[in-house]
Amino acid sequence: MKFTLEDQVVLITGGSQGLGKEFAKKYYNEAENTKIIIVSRSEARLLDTCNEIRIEAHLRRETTDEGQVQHKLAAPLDLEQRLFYYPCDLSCYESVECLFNVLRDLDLLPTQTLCCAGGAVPKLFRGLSGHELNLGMDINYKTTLNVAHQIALAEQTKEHHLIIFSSATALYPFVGYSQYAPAKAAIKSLVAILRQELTNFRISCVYPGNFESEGFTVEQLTKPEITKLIEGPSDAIPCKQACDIIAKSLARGDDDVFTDFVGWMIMGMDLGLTAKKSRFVPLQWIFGVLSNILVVPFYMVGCSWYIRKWFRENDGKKAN
Ligand SMILES: NC(=O)C1=CN([C@@H]2O[C@H](COP(=O)(O)OP(=O)(O)OC[C@H]3O[C@@H](n4cnc5c(N)ncnc54)[C@H](OP(=O)(O)O)[C@@H]3O)[C@@H](O)[C@H]2O)C=CC1
Ligand SMILES: CCCCCCCCCCCCCCCC(=O)[C@@H](N)CO
Repeated sequence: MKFTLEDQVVLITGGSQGLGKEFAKKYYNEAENTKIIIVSRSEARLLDTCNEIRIEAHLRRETTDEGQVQHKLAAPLDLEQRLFYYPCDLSCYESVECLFNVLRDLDLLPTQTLCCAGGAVPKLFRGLSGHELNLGMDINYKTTLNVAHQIALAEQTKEHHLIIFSSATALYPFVGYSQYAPAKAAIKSLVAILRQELTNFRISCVYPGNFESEGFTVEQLTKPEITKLIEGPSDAIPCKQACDIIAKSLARGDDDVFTDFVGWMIMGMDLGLTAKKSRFVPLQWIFGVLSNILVVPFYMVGCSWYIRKWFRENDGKKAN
């Protein structure tokens, strides 16, 4: 099943900000015949996002000779509605059922679904509250699980492209991500099983490295220094760049998608019984085998030595 932006009904969870919003913009601007439904919890933010996408698409920014920015009408506002929003807490199964009933009634059952909803509270395990721990599973895993299940029931016979957002931390869990990485690893496991069961579906899984977003800005506030240090090689790229890389990769036919070189490397190192379909597969596999023998053991010894040292030095102080 080819990935295309054109002629789709696309459901984007977490579409009010960050990568989900970037995808909504992309579909809106690049595919006139596609209908887009964005979903997240906050109705106010969804409404703002819809307005922003519509207005931006119809205004052209121009800089005058005096250097002032002016907005000119580039195209008339479309009268035919093709961008919709629905506020919903997707971690609640009954709410997701309601969402799908509404979509069915409006004849808007999706042909593509992007499960972008997610987010991390990076802190050391002892610093997390019970509420934060539960949110990790709810926001990352349950939102995806519930939507995937409703789609599977709604589209028993038709083809469907399900695009699920995990994280590079699902392939390499490390200090600071106890609230988040396990939920993203659960997604990876779910994807492997759904690929075997939902034979009329194309199921893609994205393992992004860091990219700039509203969520990323907030997570930087609580992220322990040691976490920042380990993930240093995955420097945050602009959100639009991440969106374009993912769209290109899906269009090329990849089903396990990374957004940076570090992602490619750690996907290659993750050998075993979850087969991957991504770019440069033979090269990635050879790299994986060799690095698992020659590099990974030394990296892991060095890494755990460094983490222990960090904890020793931070012992007694507020450790973040
Ligand atoms: N940014 C990064 O560096 C990386 C991000 N990722 C993953 O990529 C995806 C997109 O990330 P990013 O753009 O940074 O995300 P953001 O944190 O910026 O946005 C998250 C979106 O999810 C929505 N959301 C959260 N919880 C729920 C819920 N229970 N029900 C419905 N909607 C919900 C939020 O809206 P609201 O709060 O209104 O519900 C918001 O629209 C996420 O899954 C993230 O984990 C992976 C690797 C790196
Ligand atoms: C020989 C071995 C070399 C290995 C190099 C290791 C580098 C690991 C980088 C992993 C980066 C993960 C970023 C995901 C961030 C994320 O999901 C959050 N931002 C959530 O929003």
